[in-house]
Amino acid sequence: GPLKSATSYHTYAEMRQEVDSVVAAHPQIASKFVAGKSYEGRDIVGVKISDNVATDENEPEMLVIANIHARERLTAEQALDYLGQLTNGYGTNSRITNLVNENEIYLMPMVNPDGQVYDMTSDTQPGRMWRKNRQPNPTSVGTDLNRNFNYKWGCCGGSSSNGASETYRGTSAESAPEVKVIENFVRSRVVGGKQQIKVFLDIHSVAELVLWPFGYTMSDTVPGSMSADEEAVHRTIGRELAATNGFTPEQDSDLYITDGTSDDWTWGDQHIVSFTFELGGGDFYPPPSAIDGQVQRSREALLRLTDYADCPYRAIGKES
Ligand SMILES: NS(=O)(=O)N[C@@H](CCC(=O)O)C(=O)O
Ligand SMILES: [Ca+2]
Ligand SMILES: [Ca+2]
Ligand SMILES: [Zn+2]
Repeated sequence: GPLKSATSYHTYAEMRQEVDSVVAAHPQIASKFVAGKSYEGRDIVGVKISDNVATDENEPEMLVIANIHARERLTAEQALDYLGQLTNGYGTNSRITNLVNENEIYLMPMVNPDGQVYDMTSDTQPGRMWRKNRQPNPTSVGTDLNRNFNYKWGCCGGSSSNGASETYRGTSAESAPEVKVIENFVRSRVVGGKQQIKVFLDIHSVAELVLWPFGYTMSDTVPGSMSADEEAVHRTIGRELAATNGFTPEQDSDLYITDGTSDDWTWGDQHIVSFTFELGGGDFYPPPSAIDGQVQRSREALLRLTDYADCPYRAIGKES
């Protein structure tokens, strides 16, 4: 397992090697899966972490995705650090042992592998400042995966129809293969008519924020899709998480209006309590020496969120 702290950013290949080595070292609690393929045919790699990992047990499920925006490099490191915390702490740290025994955690460290490889393999250092995937479109290259999800897609001026734009929404919802892979994975976790995933996190950078839906509207509550209680659950947990890493807690739309984002879909369509982190580090490419310090800031927030997986409504003293 990654006993050493990250001292440089993982390439896509190094991420896969790290996942393989963690799974090899902890086969009882970690298993690798491939959720699907990117536009250019790269595996979108996932790891399941739980006791009796080969069995789909009736335990609360959690999904964490990272690096959907290619240049947001620290996010994959945060995901791999979380993997390391859960596996290295198992059997020695009682809190972590309980979290792994009581939940099924799915982690996808690089959900935009084509963009990640393109951003990292360039002679312009430290990176190409690339955000989107690498799918050609009518006028340019790249769909902003975080504007392509299938909830209120393109509804509200929170994305662009211009293929050259950094926030190009795609030709239709789920037109990006990577988004379809993520959505299909989540839809596959509806078992017996019930969505097994109870909490979702999409890790971004760089603004030091803890965000929650909705992004498509400024309204805090929306009849039929965000009740006062449901808003209170998100706000209460969001504030609690932000208190642990010093980030600013706010609704997605307090930042700016966005439509077609991951967490609007996971909450709006799948009713999974959902958050987006914007990590710190000053810019998209903090110096490698800063990685460990930056990822340590949100360790507690990730464990705290995991702890809510069994009953997020506990945050407001209700069952659900
Ligand atoms: N990571 S970022 O692109 O700077 N901010 C995210 C915010 C996501 C959201 O508002 O849900 C985005 O615009 O997709
Ligand atoms: Ca289990
Ligand atoms: Ca299960
Ligand atoms: Zn982002």
